[in-house]
Amino acid sequence: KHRNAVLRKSNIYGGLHLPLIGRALHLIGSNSENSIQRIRQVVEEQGKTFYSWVLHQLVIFCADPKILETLLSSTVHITKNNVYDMLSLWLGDGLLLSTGKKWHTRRKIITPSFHFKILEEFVEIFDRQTNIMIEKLKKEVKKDPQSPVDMFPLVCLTALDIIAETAMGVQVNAQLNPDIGYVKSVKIVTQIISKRLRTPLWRTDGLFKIFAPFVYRQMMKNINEMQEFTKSVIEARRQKLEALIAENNGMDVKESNADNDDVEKIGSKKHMALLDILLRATVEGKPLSNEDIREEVETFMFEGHDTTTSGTSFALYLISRHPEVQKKIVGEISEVLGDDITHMPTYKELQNLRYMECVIKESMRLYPAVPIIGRYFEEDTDLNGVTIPGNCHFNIPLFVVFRDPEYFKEPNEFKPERFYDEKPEDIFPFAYTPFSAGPRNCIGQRYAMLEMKSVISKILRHYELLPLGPEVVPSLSLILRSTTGMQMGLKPRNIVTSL
Ligand code: HEM
Repeated sequence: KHRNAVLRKSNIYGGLHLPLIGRALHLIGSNSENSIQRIRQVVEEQGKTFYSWVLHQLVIFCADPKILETLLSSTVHITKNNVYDMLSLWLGDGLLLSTGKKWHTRRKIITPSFHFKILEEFVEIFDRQTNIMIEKLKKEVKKDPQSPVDMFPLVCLTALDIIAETAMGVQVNAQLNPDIGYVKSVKIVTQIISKRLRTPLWRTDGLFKIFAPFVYRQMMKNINEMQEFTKSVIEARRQKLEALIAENNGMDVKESNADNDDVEKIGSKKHMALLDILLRATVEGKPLSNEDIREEVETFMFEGHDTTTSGTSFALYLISRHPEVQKKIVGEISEVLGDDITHMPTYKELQNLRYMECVIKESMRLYPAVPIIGRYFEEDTDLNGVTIPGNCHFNIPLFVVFRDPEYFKEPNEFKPERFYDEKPEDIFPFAYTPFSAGPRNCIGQRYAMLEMKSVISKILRHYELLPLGPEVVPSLSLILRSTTGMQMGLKPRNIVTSL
């Protein structure tokens, strides 16, 4: 009653609701493809903020950048809503899901892992792993140069190899052995989570166990397998670190180093950045336990590969459909990286691919890798003059916000130039937040941009992308995908090498 009164007072509308069950029936027939269209349509009909009762749960959708400015800038409203609960069996209470003091402490510990000195080191890993993809592509294209290739699975395995090596320091060889245990488990679990999001009866762990006992057992088996693997990597690295400290007469390597730049030292420790930082961290004088570290490492494994896969493959798809954009990027690549294809780009050079950055930004505007973010409000809360009732699950459909005609001219057109400095189009910062914004923004955003630039530039140096195969059909999940894959043709370029 109270929540309905607040909604009325705030002029938030919800359309037709049935007694007791609310809009639960609307979920029938809604799937990951039509949900995008349905939510866009409701925004057109009822305004940028609307509510939905699903049984006893109040869900608000808000696509108003002015309200988002207040919410995302806040250091208080950082608790996630129940959609994220589906990840907790895998990710525990890691950085993505935690809240309050635990989140603050962990965020402080993990932030140095993304220092530019460390990112500089990762460039070699991005390049080496993408070379493996290029070798695989050569075989694929040779079979039939006219047939389209679905780039999604290839990019996904590359991204998985990259995140495993940069976060844990291990080579899981996903691209060469996609069927080995850990790699297969990551794939199965991400697919099941994606399906849970689309299946209302699988939402809570309790319902999931009852209505899909077999899938639940399959998920738990694969989560256990991943956890065993991650635990063994952490344990092995802890032992190595302890041995190293013992060798140094009880002093950590970073302490024994004359120069006091921790980051420099960690950065030079052979790509072990995240795990090393976590192993060395102490909270109130105590080191983090293996379980504390595990949940953070798993969080990176999830957030750090599915997202960049989506970002990279939608960008490749759009480039394949816009030859004039492709021509411009290839020109920039040649100017910044040179024409010798064996030259490995440096961190600085990747940063200087400015037009490519605009292409990636524009591609994430049309197809945001993280399409929805959510918060939970325990109490009535004022956001930019609108009161949101307490006990409410709040959702921000970024895929609606980023195409708002009030903020973007020709919102459905692919126009990378709108982000180009020389032709600035005044973009309100909270109308475009693919990495979220404020204190709870994406900690890996610079890493992500660097990786996407590295992978895309390498593919474009070897291949011209052609508009072949079906168009994308975006499907809504925790991470945006396409039900038709990311299809395109690949025509080998005339390559210059110094070898
Ligand atoms: C295209 C690539 C990426 C996109 C679009 C993206 C987007 C986002 C967004 C929107 C959030 C906020 C989520 C929320 O509020 O619920 C987020 C959080 C996060 N991202 Fe990313 N992300 C990307 C890549 C990465 C990578 C590569 C990593 C790690 C290497 C990463 C690690 C994280 C973590 C740990 C959080 C939680 C941060 C916190 O709550 O303090 N992300 N990301």
